[in-house]
Amino acid sequence: MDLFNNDLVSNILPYDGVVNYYGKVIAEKNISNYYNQLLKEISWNHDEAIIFGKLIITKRKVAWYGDEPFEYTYSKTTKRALPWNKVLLELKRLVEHKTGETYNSCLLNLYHSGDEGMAWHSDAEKDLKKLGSIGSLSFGAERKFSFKHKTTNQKVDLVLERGSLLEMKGKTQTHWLHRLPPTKKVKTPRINLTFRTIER
Ligand SMILES: O=C(O)CCC(=O)C(=O)O
Ligand SMILES: [Fe+2]
Repeated sequence: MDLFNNDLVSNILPYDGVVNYYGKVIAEKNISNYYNQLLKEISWNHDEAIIFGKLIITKRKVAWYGDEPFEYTYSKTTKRALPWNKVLLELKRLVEHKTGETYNSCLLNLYHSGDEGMAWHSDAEKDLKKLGSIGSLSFGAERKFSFKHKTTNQKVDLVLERGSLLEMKGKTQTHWLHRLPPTKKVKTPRINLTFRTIER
Protein backbone atom coordinates (compact mmCIF):
# COMPACT_ATOMS: atom_id res chain seq x y z
CA MET A 1 0.00 0.00 0.00
CA ASP A 2 2.67 2.49 1.03
CA LEU A 3 5.09 1.24 -1.60
CA PHE A 4 2.36 1.75 -4.15
CA ASN A 5 1.75 5.28 -2.83
CA ASN A 6 5.46 6.07 -2.92
CA ASP A 7 5.52 5.24 -6.62
CA LEU A 8 3.09 8.10 -7.17
CA VAL A 9 5.25 10.63 -5.31
CA SER A 10 7.51 12.49 -7.70
CA ASN A 11 10.34 14.96 -7.34
CA ILE A 12 9.09 18.55 -7.53
CA LEU A 13 12.59 19.94 -8.27
CA PRO A 14 13.61 20.13 -11.95
CA TYR A 15 17.32 19.36 -11.26
CA ASP A 16 20.10 19.37 -8.63
CA GLY A 17 18.15 17.78 -5.78
CA VAL A 18 15.18 15.72 -4.67
CA VAL A 19 12.08 17.08 -2.94
CA ASN A 20 9.22 14.62 -2.59
CA TYR A 21 5.80 15.96 -1.62
CA TYR A 22 3.64 13.14 -0.24
CA GLY A 23 0.55 15.33 0.40
CA LYS A 24 -1.57 14.48 3.45
CA VAL A 25 -0.15 11.41 5.22
CA ILE A 26 -2.30 11.72 8.36
CA ALA A 27 -5.99 10.77 8.53
CA GLU A 28 -8.18 13.89 8.53
CA LYS A 29 -9.76 12.97 11.88
CA ASN A 30 -6.32 12.85 13.60
CA ILE A 31 -4.73 16.03 12.23
CA SER A 32 -6.18 18.48 14.74
CA ASN A 33 -5.52 16.06 17.64
CA TYR A 34 -1.84 16.00 16.72
CA TYR A 35 -1.80 19.79 16.40
CA ASN A 36 -3.34 20.24 19.88
CA GLN A 37 -1.05 17.65 21.43
CA LEU A 38 2.04 19.28 19.92
CA LEU A 39 0.93 22.72 21.07
CA LYS A 40 0.52 21.39 24.64
CA GLU A 41 3.25 18.79 25.03
CA ILE A 42 6.23 20.38 23.30
CA SER A 43 8.61 22.56 25.28
CA TRP A 44 8.28 25.65 23.08
CA ASN A 45 10.73 28.55 23.44
CA HIS A 46 11.56 31.63 21.44
CA ASP A 47 14.63 31.03 19.31
CA GLU A 48 17.84 32.97 19.70
CA ALA A 49 20.18 33.80 16.85
CA ILE A 50 23.25 35.98 16.51
CA ILE A 51 23.01 38.06 13.35
CA PHE A 52 25.72 40.62 12.54
CA GLY A 53 26.97 40.17 16.11
CA LYS A 54 23.61 41.06 17.61
CA LEU A 55 21.45 38.69 19.70
CA ILE A 56 18.02 38.34 18.08
CA ILE A 57 15.01 36.74 19.78
CA THR A 58 12.66 35.36 17.13
CA LYS A 59 8.88 35.77 17.27
CA ARG A 60 8.44 32.14 16.22
CA LYS A 61 9.01 29.45 18.85
CA VAL A 62 11.18 26.38 18.41
CA ALA A 63 12.01 23.09 20.11
CA TRP A 64 14.65 20.45 19.53
CA TYR A 65 14.34 16.74 20.38
CA GLY A 66 16.54 13.72 19.74
CA ASP A 67 17.84 10.23 20.53
CA GLU A 68 20.61 11.77 22.64
CA PRO A 69 21.10 15.22 24.19
CA PHE A 70 22.74 16.37 20.93
CA GLU A 71 24.07 19.87 20.83
CA TYR A 72 23.00 21.59 17.68
CA THR A 73 24.53 24.83 16.52
CA TYR A 74 22.94 27.16 14.00
CA SER A 75 22.82 30.94 13.67
CA LYS A 76 25.78 30.92 16.06
CA THR A 77 23.77 29.65 19.05
CA THR A 78 23.81 26.15 20.55
CA LYS A 79 20.78 24.16 21.66
CA ARG A 80 20.63 20.81 23.45
CA ALA A 81 18.10 18.17 22.35
CA LEU A 82 15.38 17.00 24.77
CA PRO A 83 14.41 13.31 24.92
CA TRP A 84 11.57 12.17 22.60
CA ASN A 85 8.04 12.18 23.97
CA LYS A 86 5.24 9.81 22.92
CA VAL A 87 3.63 11.96 20.22
CA LEU A 88 6.98 12.76 18.59
CA LEU A 89 8.02 9.10 18.52
CA GLU A 90 4.72 8.22 16.90
CA LEU A 91 5.19 10.90 14.23
CA LYS A 92 8.85 9.95 13.73
CA ARG A 93 7.80 6.34 13.02
CA LEU A 94 5.16 7.51 10.57
CA VAL A 95 7.64 9.67 8.64
CA GLU A 96 10.26 6.88 8.63
CA HIS A 97 7.66 4.45 7.32
CA LYS A 98 6.68 6.80 4.48
CA THR A 99 10.17 7.86 3.39
CA GLY A 100 12.01 4.58 4.12
CA GLU A 101 14.69 6.62 5.95
CA THR A 102 15.62 6.90 9.65
CA TYR A 103 16.03 10.04 11.75
CA ASN A 104 17.61 10.70 15.17
CA SER A 105 16.38 14.23 15.87
CA CYS A 106 13.62 16.73 15.20
CA LEU A 107 13.54 20.52 15.01
CA LEU A 108 10.08 21.99 15.61
CA ASN A 109 8.81 25.45 14.66
CA LEU A 110 5.67 27.22 15.86
CA TYR A 111 4.63 30.19 13.69
CA HIS A 112 1.89 32.10 15.55
CA SER A 113 0.50 33.68 12.37
CA GLY A 114 1.43 34.61 8.80
CA ASP A 115 3.50 37.50 10.24
CA GLU A 116 6.11 34.89 11.16
CA GLY A 117 8.11 32.94 8.59
CA MET A 118 11.60 31.70 7.91
CA ALA A 119 14.07 33.47 5.62
CA TRP A 120 15.95 31.86 2.70
CA HIS A 121 18.39 29.21 3.95
CA SER A 122 19.58 25.68 3.37
CA ASP A 123 19.91 23.04 6.06
CA ALA A 124 23.54 22.12 5.70
CA GLU A 125 24.99 22.51 9.18
CA LYS A 126 28.17 20.51 9.66
CA ASP A 127 26.53 18.03 12.08
CA LEU A 128 23.75 17.12 9.66
CA LYS A 129 24.21 13.92 7.65
CA LYS A 130 25.61 14.87 4.23
CA LEU A 131 22.99 14.45 1.47
CA GLY A 132 20.67 13.00 4.14
CA SER A 133 16.89 13.04 4.14
CA ILE A 134 14.90 15.69 6.03
CA GLY A 135 11.25 14.79 6.62
CA SER A 136 8.96 17.78 7.18
CA LEU A 137 5.45 17.42 8.69
CA SER A 138 3.01 20.34 8.82
CA PHE A 139 0.02 21.03 11.10
CA GLY A 140 -2.30 24.00 11.54
CA ALA A 141 -2.50 26.77 8.96
CA GLU A 142 -1.59 25.98 5.36
CA ARG A 143 1.35 28.05 4.14
CA LYS A 144 3.26 28.57 0.92
CA PHE A 145 6.79 27.11 0.86
CA SER A 146 9.40 28.11 -1.74
CA PHE A 147 12.62 26.76 -3.19
CA LYS A 148 15.16 28.92 -5.08
CA HIS A 149 18.19 27.57 -6.95
CA LYS A 150 21.44 29.11 -5.70
CA THR A 151 22.87 29.84 -9.17
CA THR A 152 20.00 29.81 -11.69
CA ASN A 153 17.53 31.51 -9.28
CA GLN A 154 14.79 29.21 -10.59
CA LYS A 155 11.86 29.08 -8.13
CA VAL A 156 9.54 26.24 -7.19
CA ASP A 157 6.58 26.94 -4.87
CA LEU A 158 4.08 24.67 -3.21
CA VAL A 159 1.46 24.80 -0.46
CA LEU A 160 2.16 22.67 2.62
CA GLU A 161 -1.21 21.22 3.59
CA ARG A 162 -2.24 20.28 7.16
CA GLY A 163 -1.07 16.74 7.88
CA SER A 164 1.28 16.72 4.89
CA LEU A 165 4.80 15.34 4.49
CA LEU A 166 7.59 16.91 2.42
CA GLU A 167 10.97 15.20 2.08
CA MET A 168 14.19 16.97 1.02
CA LYS A 169 17.21 14.83 0.20
CA GLY A 170 20.22 14.29 -2.07
CA LYS A 171 21.86 17.50 -3.27
CA THR A 172 18.87 19.72 -2.42
CA GLN A 173 20.64 21.60 0.41
CA THR A 174 23.79 22.04 -1.72
CA HIS A 175 22.02 23.69 -4.66
CA TRP A 176 18.72 25.11 -3.38
CA LEU A 177 17.57 27.54 -0.69
CA HIS A 178 14.12 27.27 0.87
CA ARG A 179 11.93 29.61 2.88
CA LEU A 180 8.53 30.03 4.49
CA PRO A 181 7.43 33.46 3.25
CA PRO A 182 5.47 35.68 5.64
CA THR A 183 1.91 36.38 4.49
CA LYS A 184 -0.86 38.79 5.50
CA LYS A 185 -3.47 36.19 4.52
CA VAL A 186 -2.81 33.74 7.38
CA LYS A 187 -4.02 34.70 10.87
CA THR A 188 -3.70 31.35 12.65
CA PRO A 189 -0.73 29.27 13.87
CA ARG A 190 1.22 26.60 12.04
CA ILE A 191 3.43 23.89 13.50
CA ASN A 192 6.23 22.29 11.47
CA LEU A 193 8.41 19.31 12.41
CA THR A 194 11.62 18.56 10.52
CA PHE A 195 13.06 15.11 11.24
CA ARG A 196 16.81 15.02 10.65
CA THR A 197 19.92 12.88 11.11
CA ILE A 198 22.77 14.27 13.20
CA GLU A 199 26.21 12.71 12.68
CA ARG A 200 29.16 13.08 14.99
O1 LIG B 1 8.45 25.60 8.52
C1 LIG B 1 8.84 24.92 7.57
O2 LIG B 1 8.05 24.40 6.79
C2 LIG B 1 10.30 24.68 7.30
C3 LIG B 1 11.21 25.10 8.39
C4 LIG B 1 12.64 24.95 7.96
O3 LIG B 1 12.99 25.14 6.84
C5 LIG B 1 13.63 24.56 8.96
O4 LIG B 1 13.29 24.35 10.15
O5 LIG B 1 14.82 24.43 8.58
FE1 LIG C 1 15.02 24.49 6.53
